[in-house]
Amino acid sequence: MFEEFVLAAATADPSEAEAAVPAADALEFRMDLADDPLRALSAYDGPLPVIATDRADWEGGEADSLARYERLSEAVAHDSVVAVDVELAALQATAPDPELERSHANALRETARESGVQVIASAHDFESTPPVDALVDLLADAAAAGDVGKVATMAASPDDALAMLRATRRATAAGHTVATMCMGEPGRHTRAVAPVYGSRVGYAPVDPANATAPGQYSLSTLRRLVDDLTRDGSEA
Ligand SMILES: O=C1C[C@@](O)(C(=O)O)C[C@@H](O)[C@@H]1O
Repeated sequence: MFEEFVLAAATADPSEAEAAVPAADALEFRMDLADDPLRALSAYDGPLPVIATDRADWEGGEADSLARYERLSEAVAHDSVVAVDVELAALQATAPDPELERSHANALRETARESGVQVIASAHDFESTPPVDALVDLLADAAAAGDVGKVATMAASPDDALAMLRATRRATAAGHTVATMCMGEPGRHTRAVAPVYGSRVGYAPVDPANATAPGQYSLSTLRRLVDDLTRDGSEA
């Protein structure tokens, strides 16, 4: 699914999917923000393929880290689910409770692959943006751990945004499939520009009142910006 850019509409309520059409290519279901996520997934027969995310509390989400693995392995069995987000720190055992976390996360990756579900290995830094070489290494690690390696960092300055764009270009040129974006105001434009340099996934909330990260554009704005910036020049 990630051969081309995918715009994922983020929501805690999959029944909102109709509102994301036609701007979105996929729905990111933030299971950690939903009351009864498995029930919502069973009831879902919407028009968009689903990326299942159940973000751990130690990575900016609301899910109890170990409890979510059972939910996620049920989620990947749903026909509508085409990808699952797994934190790189869990796969690599740098998360809290490292050994348990690693065995669960690696088992989930296996289960996903057996079901033909792609894995987005993700890393978030809510404080800062590392230097470009460190970002390139992180992207390479994440891309090796999943089918897509995703890195989102907080930008405090335009230099941070440039580091992310440069790292995106370098990782893509090295053959990695990556998704990149900066959080926060100085990095906001990277959400629209990183796809020009190879980022394959962007996120925007279905409902602008329910952003899932700082600095997200509205869905229609991100769609327009990415389409305008990545359109073939011959199309005028
Ligand atoms: O990891 C990401 C990226 C994100 O944090 C963002 O910055 O847009 C939004 C999250 O919903 C998603 O899971």
